[in-house]
Amino acid sequence: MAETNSTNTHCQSAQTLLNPISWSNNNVIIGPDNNDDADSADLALCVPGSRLVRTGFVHSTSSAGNTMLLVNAGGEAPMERRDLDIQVLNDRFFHGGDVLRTDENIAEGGSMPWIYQSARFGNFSYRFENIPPGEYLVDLHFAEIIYTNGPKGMRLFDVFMQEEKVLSELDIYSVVGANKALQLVDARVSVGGDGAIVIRFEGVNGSPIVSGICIKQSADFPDQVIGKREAEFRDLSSRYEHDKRQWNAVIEKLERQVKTMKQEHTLLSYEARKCADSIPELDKMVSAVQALVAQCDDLKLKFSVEQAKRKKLYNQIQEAKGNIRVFCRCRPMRKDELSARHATVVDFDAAQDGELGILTGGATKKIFRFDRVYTPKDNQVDVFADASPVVVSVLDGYNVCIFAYGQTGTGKTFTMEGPEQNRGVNYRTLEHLFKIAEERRETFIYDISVSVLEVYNEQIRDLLASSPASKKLEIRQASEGVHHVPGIVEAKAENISEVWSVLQAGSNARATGSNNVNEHSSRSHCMLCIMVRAKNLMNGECTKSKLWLVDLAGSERLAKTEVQSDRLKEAQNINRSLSALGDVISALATKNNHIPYRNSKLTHLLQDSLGGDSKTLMFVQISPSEQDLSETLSSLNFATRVRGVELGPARKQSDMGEVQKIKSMLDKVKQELRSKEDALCKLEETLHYLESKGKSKDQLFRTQQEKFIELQDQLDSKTKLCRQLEKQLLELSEETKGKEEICSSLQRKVKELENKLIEHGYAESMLLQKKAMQVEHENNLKERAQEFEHQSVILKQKVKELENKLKMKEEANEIHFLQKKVRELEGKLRQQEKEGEPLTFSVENLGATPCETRSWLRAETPLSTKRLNSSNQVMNQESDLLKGTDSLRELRRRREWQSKGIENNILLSKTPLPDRKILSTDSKIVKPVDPSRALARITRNTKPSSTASRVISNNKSYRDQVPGIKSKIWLR
Ligand SMILES: Nc1ncnc2c1ncn2[C@@H]1O[C@H](COP(=O)(O)OP(=O)(O)OP(=O)(O)O)[C@@H](O)[C@H]1O
Repeated sequence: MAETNSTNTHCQSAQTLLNPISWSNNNVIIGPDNNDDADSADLALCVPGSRLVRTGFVHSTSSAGNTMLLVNAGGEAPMERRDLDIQVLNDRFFHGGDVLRTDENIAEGGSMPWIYQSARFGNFSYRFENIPPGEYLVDLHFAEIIYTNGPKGMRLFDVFMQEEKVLSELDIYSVVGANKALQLVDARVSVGGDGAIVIRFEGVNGSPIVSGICIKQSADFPDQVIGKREAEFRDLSSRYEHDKRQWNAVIEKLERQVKTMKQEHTLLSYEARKCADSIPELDKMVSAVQALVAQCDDLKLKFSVEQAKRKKLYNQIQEAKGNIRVFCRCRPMRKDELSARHATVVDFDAAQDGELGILTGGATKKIFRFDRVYTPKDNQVDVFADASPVVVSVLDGYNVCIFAYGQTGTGKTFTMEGPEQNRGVNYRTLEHLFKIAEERRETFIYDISVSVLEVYNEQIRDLLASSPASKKLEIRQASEGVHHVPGIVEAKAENISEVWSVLQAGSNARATGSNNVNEHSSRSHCMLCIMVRAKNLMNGECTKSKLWLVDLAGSERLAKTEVQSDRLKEAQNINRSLSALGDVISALATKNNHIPYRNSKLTHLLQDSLGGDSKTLMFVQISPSEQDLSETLSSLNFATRVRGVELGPARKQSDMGEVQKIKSMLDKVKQELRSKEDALCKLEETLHYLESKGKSKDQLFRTQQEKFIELQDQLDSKTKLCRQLEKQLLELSEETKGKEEICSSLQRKVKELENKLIEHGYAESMLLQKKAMQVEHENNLKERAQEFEHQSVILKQKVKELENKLKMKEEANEIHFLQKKVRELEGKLRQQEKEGEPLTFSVENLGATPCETRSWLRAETPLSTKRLNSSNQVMNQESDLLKGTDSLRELRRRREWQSKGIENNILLSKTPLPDRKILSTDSKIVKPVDPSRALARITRNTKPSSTASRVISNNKSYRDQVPGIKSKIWLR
């Protein structure tokens, strides 16, 4: 059997496809999907030399020595035949004829639905060839049996193996129950020389689907084969396990990776969400940043406050320690001293505590106490570490003086300047100052300049001057407590390299002044002055302070050196200046009112930095050699005196110039402020005035506006009224026209009446003439007739006159008068409408007859009536103007009255005679009257007179209205 390959390389199934199958081993196992539901079936074929194949071809495993054949049980069997190597996966498959379970394969996604797709009807068979002769056991597994044709318990089909019936008349329900796979297990088959197993199905009804056929050797395997196969199996199993472990490890790793990736993914999505969420919060962030900035500013402020506190505390500590601090430094023994075996007199046992013991002889030891004691082993860094806080004070605005005092050759220059490879206090100080200045860059602005001086034989020499000074440099007092040397070079330095070049220049200048540099340096005081101008950006405070770094000349006694001439002078000067320094220290120690600073150039120069408001640090340099004991003691005593000086608290050196400048600026600003305040007051006053003015204007404007609105309302109402009046005027003019027409018709009637009157007058006169002629013969009648005629003529004339008058009056006055009255009435109407008085109107005044007027009024609107009433009233009031009309009416009334009188007379005359008799009888004075006489009497009584004529005239008019009466008169 060929070696098996990896169990997981399923996909290489189609490599070896042989037909017919060449069997290299005795066993053939066709493994069904043996799960209980029988709804999926896998046929597995394991052929030696092939790999495990799946997906419709070979789908399961076999143990070593077995061959598995995949058969398409439901379709044209065998569908495909392959010669494949057997893969041994699990010995479980071959124990006791177990059928191959392919659950694992299914679990890997290898279900085999295609078998179900074909159904076989009728007989079908499988033939397995090339099987070695022997006894075999065959299992049949039916994935699905559709027994449509058979009732329960009916024979479905017969199964023949090697032409021997092994299954017949199977009652499926009794065997497997519903929905369970049907299995035929361990059917024994013998394979003969033909090397074939034939399995045949007969009498098939429905669609039985064989999902698995398992052919395996019967249990009687030879031991050696079993052993060999066991070994192979174990080997395979172990490799499988190994592979499995490997793969498991890989899977685990991958799972971990997947897990990590998932976590990362989760994290990323969370971050993405967070980012998305945080976008709207940008404003908040901005405000938070702003708050942080504000907080930062606040912290800065606090920091500066804290810094100030720190400085204050440090200064307090310094003050507690004393503002003059003394450090003692002892140089190592020189080579010559060592070679000469000079003993050391200095004891450093308590050096840590600032104590120094000097062995003055024998067991005697004098103890000196200082702020710090440096042994020869202490280096420059140690020394500067203690000096640096004092140095920094200059940046805080304090004057500082650091000087090295001691015998020649004790290391003053070494401490202050130091060799190039081991710099001393001077260089380190400047380096430190620039470092601190840089650190404080945001809160302070520093301006640092350097001067280098030498005091030699009580003369000041500027070591930075390019040419020797023409005149002596003197010390001047610039302002209170501030001394300076006019004309001295102050080299500005921005960084340490610049300072170093300045120091080098000074050193060179010092060297050129002397033949022996070392000797010269021992005989002069070298003074380095660092001037610092500082401006605090937080509070605007300005300071101007200075730091003196002094390398004093040697302090050995004259006697010892036994010097003469120039050296003597030098030594005297040195001693004088050092003793002046001692005097100053003593004066300071004893708190003398007068401090003799001016006794030497050295103390004079150091005046503002030595004692008083300043901080002082003294290095007392000593030699350890017994040879220099006395000098050492002298120096230490001096140093002790210096240390005993109690100075008051140091004071910040405000930059007075700057202060002055600020003061003047402040004054100016104050003045400006005052003037601005005045101007502001004035402006405020103006503003108030303007405001009040504005308010009153506003008020006025509001009032005007209200008035305007009121007037506008009035105008609107007036306009409305005007329109109404115009309309009324039109109506009135129309009414006037009507009136004119009425008037003209009336005139016409009057004319007609006059004509009639004339006609009647004429007829009357004719009748009278006739009568006169008739009674001519009568005596008095004739005369009267003439008279009557005359009277009638007069009457006619009068009538005419009256007519004319009437005409004229009515034409000229009445109409025009009416028009005029209309206009007046309109005016009155307006007035009265305003006053709210009702108007009355007299119809009579309009000259119309009452009847006409009534009918006309009935046709009018109430308003017209009102107007007419009003006009009437007005016209009544204007009665004087109507005189003409009144006289006419008076005339008419008289006529009526006369006509009534005449009528009464006529009535009287018409009374019958008997009646008259009765009357006479009744009265007893009445006599019988002759009618003719009576008539005569009547006629006599009716004398022609103006009254009579008026009566006739009136009678006429009356008769016009009452014709009956007329006939009475003229018929008589
Ligand atoms: N602490 C020290 N460690 C090593 N060597 C030192 C120390 N102090 C001084 N020396 C050495 O001692 C010698 C004399 O030192 P230095 O010239 O500084 O003394 P000085 O007091 O300045 O003398 P002078 O008063 O003459 O100027 C130098 O060679 C110097 O290197």
